[in-house]
Amino acid sequence: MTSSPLRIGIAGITGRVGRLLVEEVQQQENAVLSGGTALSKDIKTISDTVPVFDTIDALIQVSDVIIDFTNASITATHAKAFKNSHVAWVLGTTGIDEDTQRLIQEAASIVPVIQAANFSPGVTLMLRLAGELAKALPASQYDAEIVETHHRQKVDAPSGTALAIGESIAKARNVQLKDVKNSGRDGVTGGRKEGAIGFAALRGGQIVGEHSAIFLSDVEEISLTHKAFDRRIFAKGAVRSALWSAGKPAGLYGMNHVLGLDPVQ
Ligand SMILES: NC(=O)C1=CN([C@@H]2O[C@H](COP(=O)(O)OP(=O)(O)OC[C@H]3O[C@@H](n4cnc5c(N)ncnc54)[C@H](OP(=O)(O)O)[C@@H]3O)[C@@H](O)[C@H]2O)C=CC1
Ligand SMILES: O=C(O)C1=N[C@H](C(=O)O)C[C@H](O)C1
Repeated sequence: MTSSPLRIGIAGITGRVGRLLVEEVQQQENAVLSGGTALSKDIKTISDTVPVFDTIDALIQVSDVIIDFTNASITATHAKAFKNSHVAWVLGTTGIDEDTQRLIQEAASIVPVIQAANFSPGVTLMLRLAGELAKALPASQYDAEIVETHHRQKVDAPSGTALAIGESIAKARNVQLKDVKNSGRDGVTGGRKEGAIGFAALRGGQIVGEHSAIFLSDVEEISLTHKAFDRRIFAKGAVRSALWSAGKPAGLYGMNHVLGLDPVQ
């Protein structure tokens, strides 16, 4: 018996990642591209055959799973739509605030939601390694700093990935990131507070995405660095997540689940 192909929709189909997602979905044997959404209402089709809908609700009607790389300003609307659906949600959009994150969690009680600030396997591993280092290197001796660099079009800072690295380090140190976060130092800042997790964001050119987690003591430095050379790595990870979502129960998942990594202890 052959099963029908998975219908994958793309929210943000005209975007930098969205355009690569089109190519990646179209290469899948067991999936079809059901359509997309864009901010611009002028675009009605992609390649003359793929419909571009005005609303997420219309895309939900024709999809089994939707991959979403759009803008944080529309994520709350999307969360409410998925909560009233039977459609899985692969969410890559960053810059999401706490209230919207709660709505995402509500949607995840109804449908599978795979959310990752970075769908590359390398960063998924880096998040774990940063936590391991933070566990081994006491905050009283090792200052943690996170540096990220992105293209000039990026609208949010620090990047979602930088924040996720910060969350990993904070979790390993048994603190809340919001209590120790020190982002974008400027002016007479005073000395560094013990246990602070610092963030610095650089913007310029067409850098795809670079992240470093740096641990500095009085006598040594150890750092982890990830550099994405091609956005396609994110599109491939997101499509892999969409395929993985088929038949999964409702829940909030991450790229670690898709890669089959054990939970971090
Ligand atoms: N998780 C991950 O692995 C990665 C996450 N990202 C994140 O994904 C998001 C998109 O990145 P990128 O592709 O570079 O961005 P782009 O600006 O290139 O694309 C954004 C897409 O979303 C659409 N869009 C923008 N605003 C809205 C809105 N209010 N309602 C509906 N659609 C909207 C745009 O439509 P139009 O073209 O009509 O403006 C476009 O199709 C960002 O948050 C980025 O940080 C990026 C890379 C990797
Ligand atoms: O906007 C981008 O481009 C990227 N955004 C993600 C983030 O905010 O971490 C992932 C990647 O670094 C590219």
